[in-house]
Amino acid sequence: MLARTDDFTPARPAFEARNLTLDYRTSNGSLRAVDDVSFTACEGERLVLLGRSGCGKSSILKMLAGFIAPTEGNIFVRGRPARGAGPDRIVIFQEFDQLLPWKTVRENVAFPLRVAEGVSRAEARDRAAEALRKVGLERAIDVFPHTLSGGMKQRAAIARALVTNTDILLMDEPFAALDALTRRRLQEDLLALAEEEGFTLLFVTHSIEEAILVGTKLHLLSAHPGRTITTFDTAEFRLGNASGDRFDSVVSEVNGLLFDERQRHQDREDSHKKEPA
Ligand SMILES: Nc1ncnc2c1ncn2[C@@H]1O[C@H](COP(=O)(O)OP(=O)(O)OP(=O)(O)O)[C@@H](O)[C@H]1O
Repeated sequence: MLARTDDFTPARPAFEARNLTLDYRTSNGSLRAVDDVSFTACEGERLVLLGRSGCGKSSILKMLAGFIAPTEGNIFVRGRPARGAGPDRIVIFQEFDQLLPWKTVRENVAFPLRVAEGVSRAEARDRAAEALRKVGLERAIDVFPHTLSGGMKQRAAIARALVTNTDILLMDEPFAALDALTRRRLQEDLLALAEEEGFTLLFVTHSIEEAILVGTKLHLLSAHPGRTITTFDTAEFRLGNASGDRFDSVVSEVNGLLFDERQRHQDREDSHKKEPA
């Protein structure tokens, strides 16, 4: 049985979502994608949003990133209301084409330093090389992105996040398009980097195993529209124990919660269909 973290009051919140609700305007009217979702991530925590496809995970991440505004609710970064995107948060997406194709890997990583922080060309080059070394890409620093594998492109995207002074990373299914072995390797390297660098992470996935392995806190969302089911503390799982009976029983507990919720959702849909017009 996992410890639920409902009563846990974090000491120093890095980011906070408070009562987020999001309605999209569509040609058929308003569509509620996210319904009253709240969570907090302390400094150095890795908060994972887990839920079925279409439950609003990416929408929540985009609100945190400041790309879209919540219909209701608020976002706080280090205790201050956050409206719009800011240099204090950096986003890594699932897509592999996040790098500028006409720049080398090192130039891509140095780019935000030159643009956002205005550091000298020489310093940017050195810091980019150091970040690329940290993600294991030292041998690919002077090549162009199209020569990289998918996993290497995601490593470069992580290096580009590490190189800045930003220490809040928002990752939207960053490893979902990778083969299983590469995915596991990147998960392991991300965890090692998180421990080393101490960044705070919001990580979106629909893989239960990935959620438990990557997260220190797991925020479980119901099917569309996304509502909070519960929050778990998953900090006990580290690189060395992400398998075996304990891990399997937690996977099955979370699976059970998502499955029960799925059944409830289906029952709700069925009862609506049966209602007379
Ligand atoms: N720009 C948009 N306009 C209208 N509806 C949208 C828009 N973006 C997302 N939606 C809808 O909002 C809901 C939540 O979408 P979202 O992409 O946030 O879910 P998700 O949990 O990230 O899904 P997945 O795991 O498949 O990526 C879905 O029903 C989706 O169709």
